[in-house]
Amino acid sequence: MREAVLGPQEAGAVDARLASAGLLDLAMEEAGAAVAAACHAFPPGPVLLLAGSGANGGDALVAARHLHLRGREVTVLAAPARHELTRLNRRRLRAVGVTPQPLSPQGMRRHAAGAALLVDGLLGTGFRPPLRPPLVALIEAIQAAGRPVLSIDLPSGLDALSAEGGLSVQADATVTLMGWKPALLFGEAAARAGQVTLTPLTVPATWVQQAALADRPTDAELGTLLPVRRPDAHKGVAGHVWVLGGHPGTTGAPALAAAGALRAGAGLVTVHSLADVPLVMPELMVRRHPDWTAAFASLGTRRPDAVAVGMGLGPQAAEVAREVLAWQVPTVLDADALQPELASLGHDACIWTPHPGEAARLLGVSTPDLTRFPLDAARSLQQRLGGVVIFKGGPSVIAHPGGLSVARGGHPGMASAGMGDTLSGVLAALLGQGLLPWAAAVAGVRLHARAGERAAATHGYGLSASDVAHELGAAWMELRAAAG
Ligand SMILES: NC(=O)C1=CN([C@@H]2O[C@H](COP(=O)(O)OP(=O)(O)OC[C@H]3O[C@@H](n4cnc5c(N)ncnc54)[C@H](O)[C@@H]3O)[C@@H](O)[C@H]2O)[C@@H](O)CC1
Repeated sequence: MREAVLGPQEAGAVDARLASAGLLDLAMEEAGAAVAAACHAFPPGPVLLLAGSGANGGDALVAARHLHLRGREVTVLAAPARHELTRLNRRRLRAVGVTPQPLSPQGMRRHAAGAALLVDGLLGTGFRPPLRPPLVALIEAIQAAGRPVLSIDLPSGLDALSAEGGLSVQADATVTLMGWKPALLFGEAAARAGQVTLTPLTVPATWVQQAALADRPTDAELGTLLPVRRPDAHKGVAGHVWVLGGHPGTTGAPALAAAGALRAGAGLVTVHSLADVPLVMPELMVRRHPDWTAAFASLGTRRPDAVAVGMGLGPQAAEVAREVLAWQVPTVLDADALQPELASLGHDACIWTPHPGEAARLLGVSTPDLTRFPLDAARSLQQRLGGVVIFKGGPSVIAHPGGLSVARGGHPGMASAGMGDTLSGVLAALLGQGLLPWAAAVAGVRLHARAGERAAATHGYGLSASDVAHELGAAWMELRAAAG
């Protein structure tokens, strides 16, 4: 199943004709049933459900009915219902013998004491910050109660689009509906959601398409993008990658990129540098040049299948990258090559790989402005730079002419020096093997992340970029296997 990252799809804004045909009612029923099922993963005991006035509250009312009908003790505190279906589900709840009580912080505190679990159905995707005072008091009361919390769709108080936490419910688990929300994936906001499970819902595909901001490809989808070689393949068909980088003092960076490229299947890898780059693998070819003018003169009109430029390149990075961009070959730009003056010189076969600090430099804005809304940041970068942009983070966002993709996986241990260099090598290797830039970017980021997960199983937070490079081959085979 294709997973989407959704914007604020308000329950009231979906296709009115289909909604009036009862499909929204069915969707709310499905949502509430999934929430009730998720309650059973918590220890037994009374459940206190908090229902807001919108459809998020409606989901909570449905969950309460399902729990009650299965014999679970429930108490429901509900705001006056503004949504038609929420009103309907209030009547259905009463019909089975549960009468919601008024929603207030005092009531919350009184009932929370005896509850084994709180279900947070106060605010979903219809929330628009800032929080109004009654909700502030309720969220503070939920936090103070110190009981396990299950949130519906996303923790109340989170802006679905933003990575910011702010004043919001800290959930132990969240059942999200139809698709992921950016808040569940990025930054402090994601840390508020606890364990997230996605309940897809049987809704018209148009509802998802209309709200989709990005996709979140699975390993099965990504594995199909990786090339399969014929049995008679030779190194010439696997691509020749050039790595242009390194400067006295920063020679490890191009070496790591080169190792990443070899381990991601490049047929030949040559490092061009002004410094003595360590021969981390004997399969590498390393050419040291006296200066870049001499380097380009000696290369003449020879061109590789793909280039990675910028890793540890130092003060002349912009000049070198400008020359490389003029070659019009598939190119990965990283680190020192991510200069604002190059922004207009890119072409369709470029992959730009900024982390937030580099992205802020490229766009001339502050880093927090970008990390608060990572999808917007990636889109702005792609509009500015063209080609494909990987806005690196946990998770990375890939912006390409066809849209946005949010990457999966990785490990916090990957927050260490040299990881980006290895990734650049992986990307160049995939470009050199003939993948289109968007495919190289989405598959390469996942390959790198999966290799990181594998390396973390042994090294934990002590994992190094070299460890990741070593796991690339095994990660590749896993992704191919996932594709079937
Ligand atoms: N789109 C769909 O197809 C489905 C949506 N569903 C649910 O519908 C939810 C969205 O429902 P709604 O659009 O009704 O919105 P919500 O239920 O998320 O929130 C709407 C309520 O929040 C209040 N509110 C908004 N901003 C506020 C602020 N700053 N301070 C205090 N209160 C504020 C509004 O007054 C309104 O009463 C989703 O999160 C999901 O839980 C599900 O029922 C399943 C199907």
